[in-house]
Amino acid sequence: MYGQIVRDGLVNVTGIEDLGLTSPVLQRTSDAFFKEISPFLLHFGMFVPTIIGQCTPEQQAKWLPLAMDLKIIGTYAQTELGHGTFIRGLETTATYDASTEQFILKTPKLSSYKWWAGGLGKTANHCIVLAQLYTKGVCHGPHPFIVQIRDTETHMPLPGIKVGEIGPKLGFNTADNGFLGFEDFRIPRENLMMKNAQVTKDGTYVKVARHGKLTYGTMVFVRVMLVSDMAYCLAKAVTIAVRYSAVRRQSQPKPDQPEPQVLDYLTQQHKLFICISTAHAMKLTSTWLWNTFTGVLADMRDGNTDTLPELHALSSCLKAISTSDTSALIEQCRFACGGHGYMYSSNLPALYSFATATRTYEGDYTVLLLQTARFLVKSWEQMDEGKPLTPTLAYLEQSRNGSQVSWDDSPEGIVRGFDAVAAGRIGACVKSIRKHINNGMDYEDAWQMTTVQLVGAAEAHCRAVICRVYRDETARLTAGCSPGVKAVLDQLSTLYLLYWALERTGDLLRFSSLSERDIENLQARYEALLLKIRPNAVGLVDAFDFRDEVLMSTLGSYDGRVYERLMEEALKTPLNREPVSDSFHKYIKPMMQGKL
Ligand SMILES: CCCCCCCCCCCCCCCCCC(=O)SCCNC(=O)CCNC(=O)[C@H](O)C(C)(C)COP(=O)(O)OP(=O)(O)OC[C@H]1O[C@@H](n2cnc3c(N)ncnc32)[C@H](O)[C@@H]1OP(=O)(O)O
Ligand SMILES: Cc1cc2nc3c(=O)[nH]c(=O)nc-3n(C[C@H](O)[C@H](O)[C@H](O)COP(=O)(O)OP(=O)(O)OC[C@H]3O[C@@H](n4cnc5c(N)ncnc54)[C@H](O)[C@@H]3O)c2cc1C
Repeated sequence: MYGQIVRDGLVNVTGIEDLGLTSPVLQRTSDAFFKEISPFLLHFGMFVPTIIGQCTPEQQAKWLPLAMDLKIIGTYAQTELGHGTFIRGLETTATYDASTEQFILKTPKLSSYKWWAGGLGKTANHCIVLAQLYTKGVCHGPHPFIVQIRDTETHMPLPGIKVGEIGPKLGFNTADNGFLGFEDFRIPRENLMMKNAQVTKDGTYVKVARHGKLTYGTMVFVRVMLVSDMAYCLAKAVTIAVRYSAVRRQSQPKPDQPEPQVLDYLTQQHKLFICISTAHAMKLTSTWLWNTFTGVLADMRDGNTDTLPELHALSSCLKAISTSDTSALIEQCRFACGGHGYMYSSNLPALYSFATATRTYEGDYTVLLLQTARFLVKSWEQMDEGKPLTPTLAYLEQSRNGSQVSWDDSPEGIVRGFDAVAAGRIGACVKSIRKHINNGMDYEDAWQMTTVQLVGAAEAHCRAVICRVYRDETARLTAGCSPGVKAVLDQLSTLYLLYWALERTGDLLRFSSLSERDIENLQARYEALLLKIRPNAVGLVDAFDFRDEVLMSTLGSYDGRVYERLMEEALKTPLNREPVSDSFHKYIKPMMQGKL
């Protein structure tokens, strides 16, 4: 079975699916079991995929069965105290000693300690360590090694290993994120993960990979996975908030009428329906991205890495935007639940603290958008040289003549409007870089001076991609559906377009012929659409089909017994075990009596 899992490329996706270990499955079962973040997340999320993606078949035959059967528990230790983003700046060294055929791992200084790896603090006994590979006195950059750090019987750290937990965080507190240092710790030569680069017994370094960045493969894989994970988290949050908003009644807008469900307020619909729509947008975009990813893997199996840069650009911006939108929208769901949304038992704080971490880990938001921007600017320059554009950038063609795009308020027209914004913003960045260079700056400084605009351009590109994919995929997938389903899903994707068009009126005024009257028109359509979606809102979140055990929310359970569940949970809190707590007799009473 394991033989089937492993093929060329970053990860053999088919094999993972055969094992039933796709992200949603893992998430759904682990959510119900663990309730919090699992300390095994990194084992399945990065340790196993890195073995699949970075090992030779012989190495996989050794490590994969052990890892899959949980005979060993692993994690992924790349980030250090001093460096996370800048991988080439990592300081841990792995120096080859040909006399013993071993690598010597060393943590030269405090800033070189591995920091953050999930499960490292208490759970893992193995880990993948990224270290600067030295052989014959030459540094070949960061490479992945498999390292045993704890005894599998006693779980004690092995001699030469300094390991521990990093302490409380905003979230992820059950993930035992850890630190790790090495004091001349020796591992066999074979523990270098040798799919992309090898060191022979005599210490000769042999580069095998067809592309310099294949060592970063697991990160690309996880970034792709995170987009669907964000759709899943947001769907959970909005299920909670919409169900609660149907139960909650507040205020009296019209005298002599009952208090309305808060879901009937247009402002509440504005907060929540974009979350339903975005969850669908992300789910469909993530499936499309997954298909792009598997296509690139297939190309790479045929020896072609030409499509990798576009995948890197896409996975970077989609990871950045999906995690950032999801954190903001989950927080919006919490606001939509008023005070009760702040209760831990609503599950919204946990969902938020999970989502906001994803904006940072696996590549910080700004850093990843700048990676995408690099690809966008390069593509623009290639277009100027008359070279062909990649499929996701075909829209740049329309900007060639520099004329403004005429505004068309049909959904397809709005998608073209977002293309025009993206093209306009990329073009503006190229112009800015060139202006700085003409004024005597070198390229790196000109780039730096343009980075605020470059982040905006990458966001605009990503938004254009999401809008197009959402629209196209909705049309494709609903082709055979009943008219009712088709109409509702069409409303949701139209809502996404109208919402973002209204958020980006400045850009659309700049790069299309949008007028003030068009904006009024968009606003009116948007408000009318909210009212149309309202009757289906609860049905739409029920359709996400979360079991109460997975949702784990006093506010969002299917039966709507919100107040009963809040009281049940309140009564469980340890502070309610005794009617009078010890602190009254020890401190409060003496204070009241002036004895303190
Ligand atoms: C059985 C399986 C079960 C499966 C379950 C699945 C479950 C899924 C969910 C799992 C959740 C796991 C939880 C994870 C917890 C967090 C883990 C971490 O954070 S871990 C820690 C995560 N840490 C991070 O994410 C650190 C973020 N930092 C980085 O990634 C890099 O340092 C960098 C990309 C920013 C720069 O790298 P640098 O080497 O300085 O590169 P330059 O900038 O100088 O660019 C040079 C050229 O390279 C190009 N290129 C670059 N990358 C790639 C690529 N990947 N590819 C292709 N190309 C790439 C670039 O475009 C450029 O091209 P050109 O223009 O010359 O043509
Ligand atoms: C919950 C959690 C779990 C994690 N799990 C793991 C794990 O299992 N394994 C692991 O190896 N790591 C893990 N990490 C580490 C994570 O991958 C890094 O924190 C992340 O990649 C960001 O890097 P950094 O912390 O160095 O941020 P920094 O790069 O120091 O970022 C600080 C600021 O500087 C900015 N910045 C940095 N570089 C640039 C640039 N070139 N241009 C413009 N701005 C820049 C950033 O945008 C940010 O605003 C985890 C982190 C968290 C929060």
